[in-house]
Amino acid sequence: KKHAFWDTQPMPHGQQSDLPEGPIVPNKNPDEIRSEPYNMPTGFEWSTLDIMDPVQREELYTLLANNYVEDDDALFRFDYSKEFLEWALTPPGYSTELLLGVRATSSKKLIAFISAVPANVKVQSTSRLDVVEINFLCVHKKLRAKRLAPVLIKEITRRVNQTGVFQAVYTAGVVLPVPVASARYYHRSLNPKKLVRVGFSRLNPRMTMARMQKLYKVPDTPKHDLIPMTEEHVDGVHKLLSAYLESKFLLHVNFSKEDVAHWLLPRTGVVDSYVLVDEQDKTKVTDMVSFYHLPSTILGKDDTLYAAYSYYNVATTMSLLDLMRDALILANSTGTDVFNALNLMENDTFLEELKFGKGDGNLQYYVYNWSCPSMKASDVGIVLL
Ligand SMILES: COc1cccc(CC(=N)NC(=O)c2cccnc2OC2CCNCC2)c1
Repeated sequence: KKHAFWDTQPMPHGQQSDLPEGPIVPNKNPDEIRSEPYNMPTGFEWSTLDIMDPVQREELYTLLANNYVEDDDALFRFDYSKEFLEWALTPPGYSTELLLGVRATSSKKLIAFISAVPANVKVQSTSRLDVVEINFLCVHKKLRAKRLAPVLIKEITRRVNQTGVFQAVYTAGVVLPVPVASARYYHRSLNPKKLVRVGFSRLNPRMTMARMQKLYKVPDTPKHDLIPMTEEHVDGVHKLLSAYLESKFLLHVNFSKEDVAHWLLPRTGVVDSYVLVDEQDKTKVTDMVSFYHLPSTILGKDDTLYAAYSYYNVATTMSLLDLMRDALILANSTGTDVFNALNLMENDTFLEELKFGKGDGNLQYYVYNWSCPSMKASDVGIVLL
C-alpha cells in the first residue's frame, strides 16, 4: 500500500516494459463516462474559475501564494503573479470547466484548485496525441489531511474524459507511479549577494563575496543582435521551433501558430522571448531564446526572490552555449536574481560552462494513462510552467 490513490490509477506499475506503447485504459465513449461530478466531503463544493474575472483571478493568486509548492527546505514558496496565471490558464482551446476550484460551502472561500489546459503532443512513436497539461494542484494548508487531492484528480479526469481526451502530461517534485522521465534542476546566480543573504546560496568558505560577485558577473548587453519577439515573428518562430522539437525529442508539443503566439509573445514580468532574424529576410527567424518569470516568496521575510526559468531556446547561427550566455545577460537586465533550468533538451551542453550549480532536487515528468518506455531527460522537449 505504497500509494493508496496512485496504485488505483492507469499508470505503468513496474510492468511497463512488456506493455505496448499506448493507452493503459482504452479510450471510452462519452456515454461510458460518469455524468455526475464526484462527491466532495461535506461542507465543500465544486466551483469552476473564470480566470478572466479579476476577482476570481485574485482568489486563485492568493490561494497559491499562501499554499502552493515550497522548496524542500521550506525557505521559498512559488509566487505566480496574476498576469502569469492568466497567461498559463488561457491558451488556445482552454475551457473554464477545466479550471476547477473547490470552495467552502459556508464562506465560499477558495480552498483548493487544479487546472487542465489542452495541448497536442508527440510522445515517442505517437506523433499526434491530444492531451491536457495538468498544473497548479493545490489544497489549502489547513485542509491537507482530508484526502481532497485524489477527488480533485478524479473529477478533473472525468471532465477531461468528457471532452474526449484520455491522456495528460504533468510534473511533480515527488516520485509517483511512474515517471516517464526525471529532470534535475540547475541554478545560475546573477545576484549572488542577495542569494547568500536570503539563504538560497552559501558563500564558499574559501571565497569572499567580492570574488563571488566577480565570478557571476555578466555583461550589460548581449553579444548578438537579439530583439524582442513580436507578432511579425510568429510564423518564423513557429517554423524554427517546430522543426527543432520534431528533429530532436521524443516528447514535445506540436505547437500551432496560435499556440506559438500565446506561449511565446512577450508579456511584461511573465514571459520574455527574443529572436535573431535573417538580415535579408526579416520574417525568417534563425535563433530564439525565451524564459518565464516566476518569483518566490522568501518565507518568514517580507522579501521576494526574482527567478527566471529557461523556456524554449533554438540556436542555428551560433552555439546553444553562446545563445544561453545572452539569455543570462537579458534575464539579468530584467532584475533577475537567479536563472533556473532543467537538464532537458540540450541544456547539458551549457549548464556547467555557464556556471549553473546543480539544484537539490528533481522534477519528475509524467504522462497519465500511457505506457511507454521511460526516456532520458535529454529526450524531453516540453517545458511546463
Ligand atoms: C526558489 O523557490 C522555489 C520555490 C518552490 C520550489 C522550489 C524548488 C522546485 N520545486 N523547483 C522546480 O520545480 C523547478 C526548478 C527548475 C526549473 N523549473 C522548476 O519548476 C517549474 C516547472 C514545474 N512547475 C513549477 C515551476 C524553489
